Order: sequence, then C-alpha cells, then structure tokens
Amino acid sequence: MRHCVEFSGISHSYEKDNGEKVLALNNVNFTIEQHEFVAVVGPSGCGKSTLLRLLSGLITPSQGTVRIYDQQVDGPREDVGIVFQKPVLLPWLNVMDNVLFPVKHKYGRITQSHREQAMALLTMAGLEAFAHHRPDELSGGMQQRVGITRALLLDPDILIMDEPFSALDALTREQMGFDLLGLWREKPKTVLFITHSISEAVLLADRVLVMSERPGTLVDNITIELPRPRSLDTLQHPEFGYYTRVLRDYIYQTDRVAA
Ligand SMILES: Nc1ncnc2c1ncn2[C@@H]1O[C@H](COP(=O)(O)OP(=O)(O)OP(=O)(O)O)[C@@H](O)[C@H]1O
Repeated sequence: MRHCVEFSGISHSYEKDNGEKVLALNNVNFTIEQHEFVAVVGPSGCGKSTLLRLLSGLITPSQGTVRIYDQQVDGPREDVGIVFQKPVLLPWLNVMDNVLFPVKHKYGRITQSHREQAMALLTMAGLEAFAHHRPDELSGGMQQRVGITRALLLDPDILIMDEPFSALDALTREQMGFDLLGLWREKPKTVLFITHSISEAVLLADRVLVMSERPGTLVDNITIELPRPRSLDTLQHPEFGYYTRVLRDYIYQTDRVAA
C-alpha cells in the first residue's frame, strides 16, 4: 500500500560540541495516510521536533528511511509546509507581503493570482481587514494565523506543525484548533501536528502517536474515534475523557485508567 508518509527503522543521534552522541530517536516506525491528521505527544526531549526535522528534510536520519509517497526524503520538498511555534514574520513587511514571501522566494515574482489566493486564505483565517497591517499591530493569535496562511499559500500536500498554538492563551488556542480543522476540511492535507497538550491532540487528530522518553520510540498509536466535525461539544463527549486519560497515563507513566 502506498502511504503518504513512512518512517521505517528511524534512529537519529545528534553530536554535541564535545563529540558525545545523543540518541534522540530509536527505531521509530509509523505510516500516515493521505489527508490523515496525526498528532504526536510525548515527554519533553523525546524527539518530537526531530521527527519534524526528518520529515521536512532539514536533517537526514542516522539510520532508516523517511519516505513521502514512496520517495526517500533527502532534503526540503515543495509539497511540505511547516508552521513553527512562533510565526517568524518579517516585521518590516505587512501581513499580505509576509504571506506572499515564500512565493516571491520560489518564483521570483508575485502574480495577481497569488495575491487573490493569499487574500482568499486571509479571509478564511478572518484576517482580510489586516492584510495591510504590520505584524506588530496584530495579537499573538492573529500573527500565528498569518504563519499558517503563509504555509498554506503554496498549497502543500503535507503540513507539519510544531506546537503551533503553544504560545497562545487557552481560549485563543482552542479557537485556533477549530479554525485549523475548518481549513483542513476545506483544503484536505496530511497533517503531522506536534503538541504538548493531550486534550489538543485528542480534539484535533484522527490518530495520536505516543512517544516514550528519550531515546524516543513509539509506545502507542491511538485512533481517535470521535465524530467530526469536532467542536466545543466534543469536549463533553464521554470518549473524549477516555482518550485523554489513556494518553495522560502514558505520559506520566502511571497505571492505565479504565474507560
Ligand atoms: N542539535 C542538537 N545537538 C545535540 N542534541 C540535540 C540537538 N537537537 C536536539 N537534541 C537533543 O535530542 C533530544 C530530542 O530533541 P527534540 O528537540 O527532538 O525533542 P522534543 O521532544 O521536541 O523536545 P521538547 O518537547 O522539549 O520541545 C533532546 O534530548 C535534545 O536535547
């Protein structure tokens, strides 16, 4: 079967300045199907960001192979978009020009069609009135929406998100999660979403990959069978509590709690 993403036998070590090796990932194996929304949770330092760097082609694994549609990943790819924890916007450019920046970098020029697509995405993100504002005139949540819009403009098939909402307050964070699901419904993508928040993982994902402490390996792979579309009502669903308890027990290494 042709998977969208495939990690097979992935181990990765970093070398410290003193030459000492740090084994970050140890024999990680998983696949992601096209348009699946997969979250990754695990204790701090277990290698979540390393997974992201490997899939985005920023680093190559010490052992094993990362594939996208059967092709080995050996560098950054155009069909992969990344959203970081902080949006890293250029302060001297307005919102529209920040969103268009990767297009300009890729094609050397910006067409009217790019501008129209950017405006359509900004409208979907509720930012149409801010297209000509500078980033510092926007709240943290709005800036992160700009970062997401920028990642979506080149219409990547795969979207990697590294704790994209962790710098936001709880209410904005919840709203951004639902907004992301709305965008994902309109323009389906394969999503790898890294988070420290168990409830966020359960609320958003089709499946949650659970990692052990470093050296990170997969300890479980939990399919979240909560109905879609997800909303605030999902938080009240009895199974929501079950999934969050199971995941919390893994993370805190306590005994499993029965449903
Ligand atoms: N460039 C590097 N050089 C040396 N060690 C590194 C490097 N990058 C990461 N590490 C180590 O590899 C391990 C995994 O790091 P990684 O950033 O992938 O973890 P993480 O799960 O994303 O962490 P967190 O949840 O705290 O963001 C950590 O122990 C980290 O200290």
